[in-house]
Amino acid sequence: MDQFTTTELLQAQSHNWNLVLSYLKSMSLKAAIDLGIADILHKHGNPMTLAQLTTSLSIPTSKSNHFRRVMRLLVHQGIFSTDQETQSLYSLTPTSHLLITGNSASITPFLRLIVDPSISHPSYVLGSWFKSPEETPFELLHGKGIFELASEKPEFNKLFNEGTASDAGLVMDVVVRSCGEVFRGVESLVDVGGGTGATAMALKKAFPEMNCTVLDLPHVIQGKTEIGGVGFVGGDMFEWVPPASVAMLKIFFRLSLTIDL
Ligand SMILES: C[S@@+](CC[C@H](N)C(=O)[O-])C[C@H]1O[C@@H](n2cnc3c(N)ncnc32)[C@H](O)[C@@H]1O
Repeated sequence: MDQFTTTELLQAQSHNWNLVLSYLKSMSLKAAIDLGIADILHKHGNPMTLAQLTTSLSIPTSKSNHFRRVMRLLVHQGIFSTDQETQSLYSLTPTSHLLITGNSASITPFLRLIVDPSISHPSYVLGSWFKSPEETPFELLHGKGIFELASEKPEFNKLFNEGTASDAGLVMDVVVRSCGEVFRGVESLVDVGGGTGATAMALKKAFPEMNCTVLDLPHVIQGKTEIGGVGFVGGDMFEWVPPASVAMLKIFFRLSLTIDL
């Protein structure tokens, strides 16, 4: 106790509260996605009051106070904004723009994947994992690796593939526009671990002369052979990779390792 001042300890207490409750940041984002708040604001076209939002979302008046608090948290996190003057009119921000359904830049499927219990629960066992023989917290919780689970559970396979693919809309548009020259003149490209082919298809659209192939595990490829000029091959990259002038690995190891930790 002597080591620190009372002020420091009071600050430390609130710091701990802040840290331990910070999962509410992701859970309030999940609530915003589940309720479709961004879609309602987008459809309305103008800033909306809390009453307009609760009516559009069919939230009973008995819960409007709770909803106001969640909106406050979402505004605090920059997911929505309020007008400077009255702070009672809610608008979209660039962050919530990426939640709009049907928007080619939407990353909602990716966010849904990350907050899904199958992906978020392994973090609960992070501490005990250090003393376990398992290679990843994911394996400690599920008894198998992420790609093995995807090969066995069609719903998880869909969630995972759609989630990772949703990153491609915005990112590939930026990549093609700001550094597309990297791909100019490339005759053939294989996207190793290319998932649903969203990235390869964006490249094929921008560079029609490029021969594009996606290699991914058989449960991801699901027998597809060609879509929009992009070839699909099911297999294991550790056994064979289709020959091409360029092999691309996008969010392969980094995301896999982060999720698998
Ligand atoms: C994190 S996802 C990235 C998907 C895609 N590249 C993207 O950027 O959205 C990793 C992908 O690698 C695939 N994968 C994992 N192990 C593989 C292997 N041994 N051979 C081929 N693909 C593999 C997974 O099925 C998954 O689709």
